[in-house]
Amino acid sequence: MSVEKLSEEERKTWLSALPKWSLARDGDAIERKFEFDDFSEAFGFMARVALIAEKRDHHPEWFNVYNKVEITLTTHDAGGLSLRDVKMARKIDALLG
Ligand SMILES: C[C@H](O)[C@H](O)[C@H]1CNC2=NC(N)=NC(=O)C2=N1
Repeated sequence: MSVEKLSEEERKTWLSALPKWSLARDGDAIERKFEFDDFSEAFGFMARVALIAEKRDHHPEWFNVYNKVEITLTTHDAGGLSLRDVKMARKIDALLG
């Protein structure tokens, strides 16, 4: 599937709507850190993210230790940040209410 990498201008616009995410990798990715009460909460969250990722065929890069989860979103097919990452970030944010 072909996807367009966002321009610098577009990145700024979309990122302002995602205050909890920050640009990473020279603007080619966005990341957010999460902290839960314990591992069970963290892994439950990851399981829900995994189901969304599988449905959208858009997979996060992530790191987990105990109650902490760090998620990085980038679109490999676009070689950087695309609208797919923005939409995925919104879905992830929505899981947490
Ligand atoms: C072939 C398959 O559709 C692609 O490799 C998909 C799978 N999941 C993906 N996930 C992410 N994060 N970026 C991609 O470019 C991507 N591409």
